[in-house]
Amino acid sequence: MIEFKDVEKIYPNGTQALKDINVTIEKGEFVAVIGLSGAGKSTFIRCINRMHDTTGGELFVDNINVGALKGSAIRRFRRKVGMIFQSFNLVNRTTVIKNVLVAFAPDNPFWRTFLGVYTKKQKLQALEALEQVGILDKAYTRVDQLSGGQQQRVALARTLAQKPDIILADEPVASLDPITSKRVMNDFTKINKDMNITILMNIHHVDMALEYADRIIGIRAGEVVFDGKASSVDDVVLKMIYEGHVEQQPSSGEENQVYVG
Ligand SMILES: Nc1ncnc2c1ncn2[C@@H]1O[C@H](COP(=O)(O)OP(=O)(O)OP(=O)(O)O)[C@@H](O)[C@H]1O
Repeated sequence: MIEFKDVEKIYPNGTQALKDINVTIEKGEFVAVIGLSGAGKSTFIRCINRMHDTTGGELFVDNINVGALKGSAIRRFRRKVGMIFQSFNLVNRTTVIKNVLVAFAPDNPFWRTFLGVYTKKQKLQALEALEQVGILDKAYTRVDQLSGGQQQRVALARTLAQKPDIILADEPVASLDPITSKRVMNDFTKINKDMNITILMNIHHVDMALEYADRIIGIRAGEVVFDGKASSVDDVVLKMIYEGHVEQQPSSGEENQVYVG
């Protein structure tokens, strides 16, 4: 479970990126975070694995106070929380399997990682992760010979190999064409449903967010202005998230909380 309690983030230059965030995300949810560029979506996601430090409030992941973690405890914690980026973050000039094996580097002595020596168990786990995203046949292909969608699957496999409880995805389909984007979104859905891994995804494509996620969090100027089921998002809600005003109260269900800033 992820719990934001009055979380605030002010960058060193004085920009307030998050204000009074109070959100709880249960294990196994698929949540899409939407909002205008600069609204605070990336900051929201990146506070969860301490890529950014919060400057106020408290953030808990499975009852671990994320802000209190130090040194090796942060590294251990990050094993539970996988991260997927728009740019895939792969080493292009080497094979798919070597990119996935990088997931085990924190567990190995330095010399093993340096020489690229992994255990048989780790190799089998890496191959299993590739199978889970349907690209086992590409295991020994160089990454720069793959399409963008296949590269994002390699990144997903690398994250799966570390057996995370949560996957944070920051604009994972932003650089992919519509068909490939749908394939990658289907991979996320499969991982979420079959493996009960919580997915928290920052995404600009509203239509895809509504199609694939169960829950939508709308952020505007650093504040959560909508938090509810994807099925309850209508034009009024979208106007509130993207334009900041409401023409009429949405006909909401009990679980559809709407805050107007
Ligand atoms: N490292 C930083 N230092 C200072 N300000 C920052 C930093 N990173 C982000 N910001 C600012 O914080 C605010 C929120 O940025 P953030 O990247 O979280 O927004 P976003 O909704 O993810 O935007 P986008 O959709 O364009 O990626 C913006 O005003 C941004 O300029």
